[in-house]
Amino acid sequence: MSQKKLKVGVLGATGMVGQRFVALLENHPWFEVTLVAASANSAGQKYADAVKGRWALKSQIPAGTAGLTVKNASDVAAISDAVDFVFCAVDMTKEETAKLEEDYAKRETPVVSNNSAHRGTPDVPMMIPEINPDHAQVIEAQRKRLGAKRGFIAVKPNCSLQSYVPAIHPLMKFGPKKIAVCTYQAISGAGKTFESWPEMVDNVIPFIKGEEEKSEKEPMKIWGRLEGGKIVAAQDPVITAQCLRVPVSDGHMAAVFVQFERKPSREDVLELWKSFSGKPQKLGLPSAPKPFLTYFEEDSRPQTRLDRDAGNGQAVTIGRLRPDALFDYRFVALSHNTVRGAAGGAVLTAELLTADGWIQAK
Ligand SMILES: N[C@@H](CC=O)C(=O)O
Repeated sequence: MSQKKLKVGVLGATGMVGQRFVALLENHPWFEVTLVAASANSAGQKYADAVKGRWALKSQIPAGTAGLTVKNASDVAAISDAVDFVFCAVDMTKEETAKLEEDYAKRETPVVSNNSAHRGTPDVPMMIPEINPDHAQVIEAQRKRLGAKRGFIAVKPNCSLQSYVPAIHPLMKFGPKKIAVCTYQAISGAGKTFESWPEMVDNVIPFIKGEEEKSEKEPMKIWGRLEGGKIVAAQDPVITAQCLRVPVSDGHMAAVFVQFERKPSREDVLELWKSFSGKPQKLGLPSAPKPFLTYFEEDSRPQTRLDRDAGNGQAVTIGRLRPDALFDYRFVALSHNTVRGAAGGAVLTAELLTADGWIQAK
């Protein structure tokens, strides 16, 4: 792509995921953050002032964004007129978020969302670009329903599943039937740091509201099929999940147990992981990690601190593949929850939607 950069608005720009969007989009070759928006409380302030004392990333606030005046994310018309599309990471109720995103889409502004409000909407694609790029086709039906020509909503799935779903996907031809997964989730997934959540130092909390349901249900839509203007969820495999909050800043680890209809050999599994690449890699999208999946032979890898930034935080690392007494295999997988699992996954999705012509300059 050599044309002018698309103008991007970040809704919910002051929160943890919003900050990640702002950081990841600094110097992006196709997209430029020209507008930041948040709640009425932050509106009117310079972005650098609005995030003062709560900028959670190690990198500096990008100079091009620091001086922007924060808009009110609810000013749909004014924001829509100013940008080509928006990323959405607002902190509102599910109902408010669902309405806000539809308002933008109806105002002809594409929305690529980190929020869960529309993940269950059958004509909204929920995308991991390497796995279900074809689900973007459902946007045509969504546009008809919303009466939009240019606007639409696309979402990315929950961060908790973005390690094990990519690891299992290349093995689909062996018919995975049962999956048990335990996730060990970083505190940034709750929008927190150790400063803002001291209770998490030297502690594990065995409950994350709504997380187990999302971890079990959302993969079925990702593996679903397009039929009659809807994504129809897959029936197999059955997934059971336990999700724990652990004292880690970034990076969600998953311990996975899987049983197949036809058990692949260890060599088959390793070869399929090694050779797997998706449309983002084939198209050479700017944020596509190469490789997407990396397997470590060392018993002590992947480790959160060492491996979460693989592929600039967009890759998934896997290790400890071994036979299991109850299932066929067990292994561990790791992904960066605020990069691949949140803002980075949404940026890659927007790149794919742009490459395929769904998002265009006005
Ligand atoms: N709900 C997750 C965030 C992922 O989207 C978490 O709490 O870690």
